[in-house]
Amino acid sequence: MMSFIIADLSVIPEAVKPVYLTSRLGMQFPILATFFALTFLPFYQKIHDVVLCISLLLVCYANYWLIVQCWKIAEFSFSYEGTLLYGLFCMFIMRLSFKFSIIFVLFTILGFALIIFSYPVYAGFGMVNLGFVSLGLIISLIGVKQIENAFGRFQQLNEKLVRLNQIDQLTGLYNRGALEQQFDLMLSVSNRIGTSISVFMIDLDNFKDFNDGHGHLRGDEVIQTQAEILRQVFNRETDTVARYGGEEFIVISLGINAQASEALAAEVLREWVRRKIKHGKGQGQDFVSCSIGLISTQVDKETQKKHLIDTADKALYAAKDKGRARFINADNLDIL
Ligand SMILES: Nc1nc2c(ncn2[C@@H]2O[C@H](COP(=O)(O)OP(=O)(O)OP(=O)(O)O)[C@@H](O)[C@H]2O)c(=O)[nH]1
Repeated sequence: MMSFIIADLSVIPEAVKPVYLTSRLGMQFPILATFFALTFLPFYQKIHDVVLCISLLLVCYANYWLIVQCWKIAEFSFSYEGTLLYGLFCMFIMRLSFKFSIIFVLFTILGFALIIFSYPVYAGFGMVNLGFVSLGLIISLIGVKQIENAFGRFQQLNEKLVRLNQIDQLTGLYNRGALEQQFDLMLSVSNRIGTSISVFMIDLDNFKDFNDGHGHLRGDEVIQTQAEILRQVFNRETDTVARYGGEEFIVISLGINAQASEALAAEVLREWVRRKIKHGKGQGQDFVSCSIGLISTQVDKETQKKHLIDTADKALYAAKDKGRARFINADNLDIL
């Protein structure tokens, strides 16, 4: 704005300099300074469109006032191009939303049309200039809409990518990467609120034999069934169920003690028994089952994710050793 003022003052007639300075320094500058100050408000993002639209319209109308005054005082045709510049700045640099851009463009064109129809400021070029300003602003409006659409699509794609990156395609559960992040979060939350955490490692029994005997596709269905059972049993908001890899799953649950954790593990085993899915292959059992190792502990600053997983894993392998289709609580590992 300062460079505009210096350039304008060297070309405009002496008689209009006072109104010029009033418009620029007494109106436009304070409006923009107030707008700038408002951007520091903590809730500014919520009012961005309203504040920007009103501020820039006020600046535009201060410019219109200047055009009219220059004409009235010295019949001097003050340039109108600043109107377009303010529009472009508002829509593309300050990113006014499409909805508010429509309001901005309508009022900007309306104000300029009022000048053209009320004063012969631009002589025979009045309508041409009005057309130029209107078309320029409408084309900018279309540009804003296209940018908004492109951003919307980009955001959707981004969300889809994040989902794809976190979700296991076969089961729809969290994958291992997402589990690691979720686990860290759950550990710090349970440390902060002083609650317990339970970790369950779940593994299908003799699944290699099942795959070899029934085929990989049936194997995939069994993996999906395991996911379904886990989702059904661990259905609280504070439960995280993930596919840890292959036919191995992990569940993290907050705020349940050892007894409740064992009850949930038993429920998973019962659900397999209820479903009676035939196995009968290799050295396998009659029906498909799984083994579970679990640990339930109070969380403190020292609690380590790796230690919890390793301990649940040890309990899982103890359950396998003991004959499968059972759960073992790591608390009992010493006495086994
Ligand atoms: N169908 C299918 N099979 C899988 C998938 N991921 C891993 N597997 C199979 O799961 C089987 C795991 O076998 P092992 O690790 O030997 O364990 P197991 O036969 O279940 O024996 P235990 O765990 O000791 O009861 C392998 O045959 C893998 O090929 C998958 O996404 N789909």
